[in-house]
Amino acid sequence: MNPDAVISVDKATITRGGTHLIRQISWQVELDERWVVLGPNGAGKTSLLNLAAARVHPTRGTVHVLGERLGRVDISELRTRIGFASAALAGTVPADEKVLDVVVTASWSVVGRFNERYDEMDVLRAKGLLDQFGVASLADRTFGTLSEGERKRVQIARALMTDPELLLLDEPAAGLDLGAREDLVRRLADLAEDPDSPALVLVTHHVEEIPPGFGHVLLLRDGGVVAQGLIEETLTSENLSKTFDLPLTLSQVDGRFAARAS
Ligand SMILES: Nc1ncnc2c1ncn2[C@@H]1O[C@H](COP(=O)(O)OP(=O)(O)OP(=O)(O)O)[C@@H](O)[C@H]1O
Repeated sequence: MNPDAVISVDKATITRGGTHLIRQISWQVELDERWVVLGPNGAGKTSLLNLAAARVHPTRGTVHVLGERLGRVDISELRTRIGFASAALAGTVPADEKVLDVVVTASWSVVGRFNERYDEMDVLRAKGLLDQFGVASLADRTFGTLSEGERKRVQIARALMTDPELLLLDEPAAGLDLGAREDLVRRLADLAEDPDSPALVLVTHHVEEIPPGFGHVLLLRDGGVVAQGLIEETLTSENLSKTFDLPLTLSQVDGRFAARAS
């Protein structure tokens, strides 16, 4: 394993109350890589992402994130280098928080604006990120009034605010209607294609949500790895069938995937 990789997980197991959330996982993410973590409900995807986000420690095994070994580093400092967007985090945003503030407060690693004073540069950056995700016109609305799709985009803008070296997205398209999903997939594809983007890891249940430009996949089932590697070699009908424990046929058109029962 290369501890200087963006994420380096070596035989990591997380155990809670006698249950293995993930077991013996080894996984490495390099600087210029875009990964999809795919698996059914309860496979351990969020648990693995929480390790990569330095939010939990492994029960066994070792984890390095951005060259720092979990357990031997100031976690709060490390977290400022990681962008993380998840439904659980969105739930901590006060409903009356102004959208622009939801994004700009990321530079202070806080949610909820109190008396912080923001640099004009931070405000401009936040506005630019809202624009990149097509929600600049919502900057003065309160977070609680946004639709699910709008919230997802604002969360990603927030996660990018600190110019992170690693961006983790936990089910960014969950709960979106078809139009909102397609819009988000296109924006994430643009992000994936930008060489200045951080290393990206996206968790999903659905192959339809994989944006073009994501080159690697980790397939998880029951807390263990079914297969991992380059998406064109690893994301096959056979591996997908093993992952979801039913016969599936995978198809690919113009860089997008679809799956159905065989
Ligand atoms: N604190 C805990 N104690 C016991 N079991 C837990 C705990 N947290 C999670 N689990 C279990 O560990 C397994 C993996 O959970 P995890 O949330 O990582 O899966 P997931 O792949 O993200 O699932 P989903 O797609 O449903 O979000 C699940 O079976 C879950 O019930």
